[in-house]
Amino acid sequence: MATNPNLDLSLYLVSDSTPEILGDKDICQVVEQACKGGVTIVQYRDKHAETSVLIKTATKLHSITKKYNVPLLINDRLDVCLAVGAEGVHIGQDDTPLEAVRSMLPSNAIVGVTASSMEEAEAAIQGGADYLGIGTMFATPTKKDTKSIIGTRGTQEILTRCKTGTKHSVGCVAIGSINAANVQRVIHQSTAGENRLNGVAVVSAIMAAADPQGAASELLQRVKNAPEKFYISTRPGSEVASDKGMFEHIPGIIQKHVSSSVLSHNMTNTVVQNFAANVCLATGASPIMSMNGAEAPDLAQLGGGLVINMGTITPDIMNAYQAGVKAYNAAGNPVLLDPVGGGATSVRRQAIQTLLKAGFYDVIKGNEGEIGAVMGSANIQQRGVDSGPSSSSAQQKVEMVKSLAQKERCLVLMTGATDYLSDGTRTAAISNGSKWLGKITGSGCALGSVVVSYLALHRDDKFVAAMAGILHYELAAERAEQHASCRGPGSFIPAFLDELYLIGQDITSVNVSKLARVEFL
Ligand SMILES: Cc1ncc(COP(=O)(O)OP(=O)(O)O)c(N)n1
Ligand SMILES: Cc1nc(C(=O)O)sc1CCOP(=O)(O)O
Repeated sequence: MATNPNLDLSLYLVSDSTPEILGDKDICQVVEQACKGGVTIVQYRDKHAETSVLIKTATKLHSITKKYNVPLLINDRLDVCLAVGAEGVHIGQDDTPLEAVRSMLPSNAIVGVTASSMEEAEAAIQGGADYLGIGTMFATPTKKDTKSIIGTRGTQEILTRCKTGTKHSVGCVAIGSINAANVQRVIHQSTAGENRLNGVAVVSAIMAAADPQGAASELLQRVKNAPEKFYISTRPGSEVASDKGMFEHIPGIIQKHVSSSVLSHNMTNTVVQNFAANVCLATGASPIMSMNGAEAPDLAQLGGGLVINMGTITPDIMNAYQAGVKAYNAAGNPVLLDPVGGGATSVRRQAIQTLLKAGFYDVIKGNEGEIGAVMGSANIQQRGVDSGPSSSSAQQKVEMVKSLAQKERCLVLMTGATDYLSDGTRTAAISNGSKWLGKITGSGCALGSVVVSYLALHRDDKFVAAMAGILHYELAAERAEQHASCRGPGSFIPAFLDELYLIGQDITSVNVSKLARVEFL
C-alpha cells in the first residue's frame, strides 16, 4: 500500500449538523470558512438526515470544497458518495466492510477507516485503507458511543504499525476532543519513533467555533509547528552531539547564556523564589517570578522558558500552572515540570496527572521519589519533599529516566548525589556538585530555573542545553565549596552565587571536558 500523494491530512474537518454543535449557523458557510482557514480535507457526517437531504447537502458542500481543492469524503454512506461524486468515504468498524467499499468505489477514491487498536489498524492497512482515523483520543461529548478512549499512549502503539512517512505508509489522523490547546501535545506524545500522525481530525473545535476560519487557521498553524519544534530532542538538520563530543560545545553555550538575559519564568514555590531569582541572575538569565496565569500568554512570547514547580501547591495555583503550560506550548517555548513532593500526598499525585494532561514538557525534573510519582509508581511514599533513602540501583535509575523520557518524549532529569539525564536515547550520569547543595533549601528547584533558561537559549539540542546548565551550576558549586570562607550551608550560599557569576565570566579558561564527571550509559 503506497501513500496517496494527494492526501493532505494535516487538518481534517468532520462536519456536524446538530444544533448542539452547529448552533444556528449554516453548515455550508461554516465549511466554506473552514476551507478558507486552511482545512485540508472535509468529511460530511450527519447521522440523522434522510438520504435525500444527505445528497442535497453533500452536493452543496462538494461545490464548495472543489473551489478550495479540498477533498470531500462522506461518512459511512457509499451511496451518497457515488451520487454526488465525492472523493471518498470514511467507514467505521461496524460499517460496510472495506473490501466491499473498495470494490464499489472508483479505484482512485479515498477510503478512511476508524481504528482503535493495533489489530484494527493492521486489518485496515492490509485491506488497502488510505488513512486511519485513530481514536478515540480523549472522551468527547460530540460522539457518545465511542468504544475505547486510547489517549496518546494507545495512539503511539497503533502508530508503531503504521510506518508513516515511508512509501509503504498509511496516513494517520487522531480524533476525539482535539483542539488548539492540546493539538501539539497530541502530536508530540503520540509519536512512535519515526512514525507520527499526519494530522488531526476535529469536529467541535471548528464546527462550534464562533469564527470557524480563525479556528481552522490557528489549528493548522499549530499542527504545522508541532513537528519541527517538539517531537525530537535535536532539531532536524542540526549536528547531533553525542557522548564526550558535546563538551566541546558547552563552554560556548555557557558564554552565550551569561550575556543573554534570557527569560526564566518561574511559577515556583514560595520557599525558593528569592534564591532561585538570584541564581538566575548570577547565571546571566533574567528571572520573573510570576504565578499569575493571566500574564503567561504575554510572557510566553518573550523567548524564554517556564518552570512549573509544585512545591507549595494550592487549588488556585493549579489553574495558573495549566494556563502557563498551555501558553508556552502554543508559543513553542520550553517548559520544565518540577513535581516537588509528588509522591507525598494524593493531592500532589492527582496534580501531576492533571498537569501531564494540560500540556507537554520539555523537561521533567525531580528527585527519585518525584520521578517515581510521575511514572505512577504505587510504591512511592515521600516524606515531605525529600526523596528519602534510595532503594534503587544506578542501573534502575537509568532505566527509570530512560523509560519516562521515552514515554513522555521529553528530557528527564533525576537529581541526587549523582544526577541522571536522559532524552530516551542518550543517558548520562553526572556526578559533579557539592555536598552543601543537599543542605540548603531550593538547590534542586533553582537548578530547574537554570536548565529551562539554557533550553530557551540553545534550541538545537535540548540534551546538550540541559547538560550545559547542569555543569554551569554544579561546577560553580564545586568551586564555592573550595572557598576559604565556606564553612557550611550558610556560608556556601554567597560563595555559590559568586561562583555562578564568576565561572560564567571565566568560562573560556575552564576545561569543562576535564572537570565534568559525566558517564554516558
Ligand atoms: C477521521 C475520522 N475518524 C474516525 C471517525 C469515526 O468513524 P466511525 O467509527 O464510523 O463513527 P461515526 O463517525 O460513524 O460515528 C470519523 N468519522 N472520522
Ligand atoms: C466523529 C468522531 N469519531 C470519533 C472516534 O473516536 O472514532 S470521536 C468523534 C467526534 C470528535 O469530535 P470532537 O472533535 O468535537 O471531539
